[in-house]
Order: sequence, then C-alpha cells, then structure tokens
Amino acid sequence: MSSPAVLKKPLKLACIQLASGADKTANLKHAADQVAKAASGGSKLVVLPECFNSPYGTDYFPQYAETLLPSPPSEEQAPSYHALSRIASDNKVYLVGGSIPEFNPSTKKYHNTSLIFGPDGKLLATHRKVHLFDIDIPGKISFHESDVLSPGNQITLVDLPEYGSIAVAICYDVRFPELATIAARKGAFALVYPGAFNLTTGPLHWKLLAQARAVDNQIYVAMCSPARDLDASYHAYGHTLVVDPMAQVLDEAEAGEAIIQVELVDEKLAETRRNIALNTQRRFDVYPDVSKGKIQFEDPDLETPK
Ligand SMILES: O=C(O)CCC(=O)C(=O)O
Repeated sequence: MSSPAVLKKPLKLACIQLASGADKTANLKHAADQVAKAASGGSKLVVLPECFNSPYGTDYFPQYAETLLPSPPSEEQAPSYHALSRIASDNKVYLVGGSIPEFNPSTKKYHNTSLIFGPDGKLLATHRKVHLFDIDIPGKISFHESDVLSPGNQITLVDLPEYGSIAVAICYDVRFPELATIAARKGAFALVYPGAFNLTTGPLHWKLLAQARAVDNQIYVAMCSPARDLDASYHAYGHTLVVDPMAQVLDEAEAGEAIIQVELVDEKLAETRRNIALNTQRRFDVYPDVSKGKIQFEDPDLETPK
C-alpha cells in the first residue's frame, strides 16, 4: 500500500551552502559553526552539501575516505562521523551530513556516503550514492565517479519520529525518478539531496530536476550544494534550493556561501494532493506501480562485518 506523505507538525529546514577547502579539520569546524547558526534560526532539520569535508573529485576520494564499519567507528577512523554526531547533538537537530568519501575495508570499495544523525547524536541512517555520476559531454565535462567509487544498493528512508519520514539520496540520484517515486509512495514528505552539480548541467537541470521530482510526487524537495569555488578543480553550481509540493521554489541561494531556511507544513502537502488528485487517478491497470515488488531498503554491504 502506498501511504501519502504526512508531516505531523511544521518543520523548519535549513540547507547550508558551505564553502569547503582542502583542510578536513577546518571543513568540519566550519560546518559546525554554520549548523549552529541554522539551529539558532530555529531549524530542526539541517542539510549539508555533497562532499562537504573535502574537495569534490575522483582524485580526492581515497585521500579523504573514512572507514565507517564496523559501526560505530573509532574517532581516528572516522573524524567526520564523530563531528557530525556532535554537531547534531550540540544543536539538537536532525542532521543530513551531506556526504563524505567512505572506504569499506571488508569489500575494499569506496563510496560516496551520507550519514544522517538524530538530535541525540545517534546515527539514524546511512545512504551510499546509488547512481554514480558518470557523464561525458564533449568539450564541456567528463566525470567518472565509477573510476573510483562503487554504488550503494538501497533507497534510504529516515524516520524523524516527531515529524514523519524523509528520503535521502545524493546528487546524480535526483535524475532517477523511480527512486523518488518509491520513497514518496512509502510516505516520505521530503526528498533531500546533498548535491554538487556543475556549470554545464547545473544551469540547465538543477532547478528543473528539483521541480520535476516535487511535481511528480507532490512532496517537498531540498537540494544542497557546496558554494562555488573557482579556484577548486570542480566548479560547483551552487543554487541550493527548496521546492514545495506544487514545485514552487521557496528559497534559492546564489553561488556563494549561504544558509537558506524554510518552513515545511503538512497543509501544503494535503492541499496539493486535494487540488491535483494524482494519488487517486493513477492507472496501475495500464502501467505498473514502481513502489511494488522487490525494492531494496537495506544494503547488504552496510551490515557490520562479522
Ligand atoms: O547530474 C549532474 O548533472 C551532476 C551530478 C553530480 O554532480 C553528482 O552526482 O555529483
């Protein structure tokens, strides 16, 4: 059964368009300062960008990778894990910790991994990017995450008990509408994507994809980018944004560092479904429901190795 999204009470969401550099310790400290600012503005769910603790690029993944398993990892193995846990508990927020490069010693694989912590600092979920960013646009951009990374194997739904559930996925995952639709039909009220689009696909597709996933699924969509740094090897698009269930952009950053904060309310979800009643108009006699059948919500590789 699909269950329409419910948001049990209003939720202030912040997305932090963070400027990061080569110094991991400095990046973690800066993230802590910015999350504290968002929390003092009343946000209870805070999102950081993709690869917020390192520069973004295949050359950097091994150098910055942390070992997260067995969980919980030690402080030396995974300083970012512990920093995120402390940031969440110090500020009493749900924290979608952007993503970090991960090395799994038992499979010898690298992943692009998001850690989600609760307000008590406990790890709630782990999402490894399912769709790796491999593209070739001649003369513009060629990028192959799969040269170094392996994909994750699950759709990640995270229960925030006082509010309801969100789905977390990473950047290129937003291009795959099935993942979003399955999460929405399982009751997520928001799709949250730490991401780092570029100056070729960003202007064309970033906002379009956020609005597309929102309008398809009639739920909120948040996409959180690093700030643009033209001295870095990868030029992030920026334009962190939050879109409502009618696909209206509630707030959008420009290219530089920024915190955007918006209030999510159940009435907007309900009103959208009432006004445009897609949920009762679907024709599963004509095409299949992608949220039925075999769907993986648990990645076998994420189990703590024996
Ligand atoms: O899909 C795109 O155009 C960009 C994706 C990306 O930058 C990523 O997955 O990190």
